[in-house]
Amino acid sequence: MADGGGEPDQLAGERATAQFDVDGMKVAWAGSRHAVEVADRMARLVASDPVFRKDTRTMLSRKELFKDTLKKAAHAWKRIVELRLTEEEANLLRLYVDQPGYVDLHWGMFVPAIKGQGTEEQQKKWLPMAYKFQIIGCYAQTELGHGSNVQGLETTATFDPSADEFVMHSPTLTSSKWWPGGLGKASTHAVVYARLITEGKDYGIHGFIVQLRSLDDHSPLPGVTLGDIGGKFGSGAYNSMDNGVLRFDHVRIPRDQMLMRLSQVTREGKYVHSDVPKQLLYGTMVYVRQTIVADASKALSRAVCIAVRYSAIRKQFGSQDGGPETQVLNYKTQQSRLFPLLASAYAYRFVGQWLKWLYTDVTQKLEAKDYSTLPEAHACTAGLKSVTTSATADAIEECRKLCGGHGYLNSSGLPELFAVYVPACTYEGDNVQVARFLMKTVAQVATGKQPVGTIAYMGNIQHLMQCKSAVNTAEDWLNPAAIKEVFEARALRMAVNCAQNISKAPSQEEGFSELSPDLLEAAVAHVQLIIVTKFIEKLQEDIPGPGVKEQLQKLCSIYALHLLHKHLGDFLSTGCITARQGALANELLGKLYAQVRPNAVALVDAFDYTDHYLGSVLGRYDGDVYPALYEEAWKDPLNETVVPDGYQEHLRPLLKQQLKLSRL
Ligand SMILES: CCCCCCCCCCCCCC(=O)SCCNC(=O)CCNC(=O)[C@H](O)C(C)(C)COP(=O)(O)OP(=O)(O)OC[C@H]1O[C@@H](n2cnc3c(N)ncnc32)[C@H](O)[C@@H]1OP(=O)(O)O
Ligand SMILES: Cc1cc2nc3c(=O)[nH]c(=O)nc-3n(C[C@H](O)[C@H](O)[C@H](O)COP(=O)(O)OP(=O)(O)OC[C@H]3O[C@@H](n4cnc5c(N)ncnc54)[C@H](O)[C@@H]3O)c2cc1C
Repeated sequence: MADGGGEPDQLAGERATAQFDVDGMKVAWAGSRHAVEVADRMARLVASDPVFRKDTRTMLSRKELFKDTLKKAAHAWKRIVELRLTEEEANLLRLYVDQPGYVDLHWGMFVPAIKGQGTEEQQKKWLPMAYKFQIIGCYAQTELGHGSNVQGLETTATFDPSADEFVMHSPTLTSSKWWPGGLGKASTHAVVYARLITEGKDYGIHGFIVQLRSLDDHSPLPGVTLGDIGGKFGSGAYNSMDNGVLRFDHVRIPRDQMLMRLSQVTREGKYVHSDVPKQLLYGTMVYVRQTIVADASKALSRAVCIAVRYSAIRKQFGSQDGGPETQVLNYKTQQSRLFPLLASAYAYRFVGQWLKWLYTDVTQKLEAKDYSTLPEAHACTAGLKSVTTSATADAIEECRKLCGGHGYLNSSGLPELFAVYVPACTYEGDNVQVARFLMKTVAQVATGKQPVGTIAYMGNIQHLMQCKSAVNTAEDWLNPAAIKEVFEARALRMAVNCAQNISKAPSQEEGFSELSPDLLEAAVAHVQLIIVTKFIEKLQEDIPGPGVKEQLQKLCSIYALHLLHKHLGDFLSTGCITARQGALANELLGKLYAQVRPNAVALVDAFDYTDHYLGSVLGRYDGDVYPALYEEAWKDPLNETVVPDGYQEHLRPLLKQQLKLSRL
């Protein structure tokens, strides 16, 4: 036992009760033995490097934090070059550095935008400079007045044939670019989205590569106004990022800096559109949404890891005679709040892996000029992004509450994790754009067209519109086919209800507008079905390691059945299940929580996170929580002096005055 009542042995005991092979689970989580090995190596590399320390990050001022971010980014790059890391290793190293910064946008959006929308020639010119960090880029789309409505952007790029140049201009205050990460202080270049005007005609939004700062002294180029948009939610957290404002005053760029894969402007100023669908303009968003889904499982698993380990250490009540109190992880309420989140972390991990595959597949098809799967890729990435980010943000906050008072301390890691994570719900759009795609599919099914991919189930409309679940005992819910059927029936019936109600509206647009809350719920039902289905499909793979598949089967059931319990109204109102079947699902959930209990700590160990990456005294691997909490408190700047600054000016006079008053 550690000094002061911390109980490291407690976690060793928890680990000993695991009924599965943790190494095998690490492989299932990471995707392959190779992925475990690389992630482990990169995590340890970061954890052992003092430059990457982050334990006092929440105590830094904004300026100090930003400088620290620049230092870490430069050091990370130095290590990547020195060690000749592969792209996979470099991405992991940046992940474990765990500090949002301009590099995220440089690699995550600037480079992909040029790759996706630039011609071969443009890629040859710009990518080598970006790969070597000779230029730093960001993605400047959103404006002060317009974010979600991309077609409403106001920045103009007017072609001047006399000079063979575009003139970039911000005509109004609301056209100021506002939010792009890395823009405020770090970027030298941006992919800027602006209205293309040539021969007096507005051709809508297009992308342009624009240099913003001098490569000699980093000062803004003539006509360019730049700055940071100000402090954001939470201490530390996303304030390491220089989200920026940008205004153009008739800034000229050469014609060949328009990204011309989708459409071109000729030397004479003629607008030419290629055979590439115009939606590819949004391709960078599809890419980044796919990475955001993968990130959801990382953020959620971190929070869950902290909450599970701490719940195994923390004890409250249960002893009337001075004996040991009960671990809070043993309380059924704690389990019923925490284990669905544990299951969700695994569910998001697997759906994220599948989405990455889907994105790669679509990209290969696009290269072969097959654009048929683009709408599905858009619907899946936008839908999964929206559902997984909002559930993850809620889950991190739930984990904070599950850690009681100590969860509110910065040293728990949870406040910062929440503050860093929560904007993921907003950036890249918060609307479930999948609803329009569903309505189109319902219309196509009515004409006899057979849907494929994630909407293939809609082709089974005859059965799904009238089927009744055959579940008769709680254990019947363990059958994946029983779960899949009710999730499919619920999603389809909600979509068909919406389509029928839209058809009664005076116009389709009015119907869409009036029914948008219902459409959103139908979209969520469809997205949840995708996540459940991908989890079930994962279980059909060969998953080596004693007991690994069995644990995943339990987590899959918990994930699906907790959704069923939470959205019982949907399942009942669409007639997919009866109230009794709903009660049986709940009964099984209770049994599954009891079965997961002895495995809980090992299931979070399988995420393979270092203490550095977790950044939480509550989630420490050794469970030695109390001494660490105590020690952390003394690091606070407020504890640098015993008597606080301000005592002489503000406390002493007050106390003296109280003394005088009491003598009166
Ligand atoms: C190293 C890696 C690290 C990475 C870490 C990154 C860190 C991240 C840090 C933070 C980074 C934050 C960075 C940031 O935040 S960057 C800024 C992100 N901004 C947004 O996300 C804006 C959100 N708004 C939208 O997405 C709008 O709804 C759009 C633009 C789509 C409206 O559009 P529009 O006004 O035109 O209306 P429409 O709805 O009629 O659509 C028209 C048609 O287009 C199809 N369609 C729509 N969209 C797509 C699509 N994407 N792919 C393929 N197709 C698409 C659509 O189905 C329809 O098809 P059809 O019905 O006609 O057939
Ligand atoms: C931390 C952070 C980083 C960002 N990084 C970048 C970046 O690098 N580059 C960049 O270009 N942008 C960036 N953004 C901007 C981001 O993409 C936008 O904030 C986002 O697209 C939402 O747009 P908005 O802020 O205009 O919200 P709004 O669209 O104004 O949303 C306000 C509310 O209106 C609702 N709403 C909007 N339209 C509709 C509709 N049609 N139907 C129903 N409801 C609707 C929304 O759901 C929301 O509830 C970033 C934002 C944040 C917070």
